[in-house]
Amino acid sequence: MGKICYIMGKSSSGKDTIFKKLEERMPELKTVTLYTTRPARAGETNGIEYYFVDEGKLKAMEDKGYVIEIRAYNTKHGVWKYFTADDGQIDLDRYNYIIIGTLESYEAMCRYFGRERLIPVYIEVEDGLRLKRALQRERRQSEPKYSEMCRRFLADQVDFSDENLKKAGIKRRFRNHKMEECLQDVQAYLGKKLREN
Ligand SMILES: Nc1ncnc2c1ncn2[C@@H]1O[C@H](COP(=O)(O)OP(=O)(O)OP(=O)(O)O)[C@@H](O)[C@H]1O
Repeated sequence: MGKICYIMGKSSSGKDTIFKKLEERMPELKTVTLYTTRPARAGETNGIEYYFVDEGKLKAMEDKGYVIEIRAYNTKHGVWKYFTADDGQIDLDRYNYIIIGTLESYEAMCRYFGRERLIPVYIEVEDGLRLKRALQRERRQSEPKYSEMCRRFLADQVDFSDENLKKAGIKRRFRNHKMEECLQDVQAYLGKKLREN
């Protein structure tokens, strides 16, 4: 049976960067395209960044029991939902996967597929350094959104509290102070866990 390597971490912990490098270094891991009800931005293609659907299509998928996990965000443009669906993309009889998500979505995946099918990878950076990286990243944007950056920083302190990590059974943490060291640790860990099959 295949497994799902699930990458998590607070905002600006480097999970996107690590996810992309792991995709390159471990091409045997398949990825999964999420669904969203937010409109596609210029340059985005249906089925590449996301599957773009409306509320009606989401409701139909929910009614059929296809929605594995869903998160809703209140934005200036209304409520946008992001979800993972059991639409045939995930075939654990044949493949291993790599997915990036939140702690809540990780737990929903555990409930749906069974905890033994998930390999959690929690990426961590000391808060001061993480805030510095978040600020540097935001400064490079054409329209920096500093208040949104601060909101996410504070929200993540709660979402990924020690208590919540413990409840989710996450013991192992990967420190991303030096990218290459972190990547090698994660890759070695995943290799070992995937061989345990
Ligand atoms: N080890 C590292 N050393 C220096 N900079 C890093 C390191 N890891 C990540 N960064 C930088 O930190 C910033 C945040 O990284 P990234 O966007 O991958 O984080 P994230 O966890 O996906 O954040 P978010 O959830 O907010 O999108 C980026 O500008 C990235 O280039």
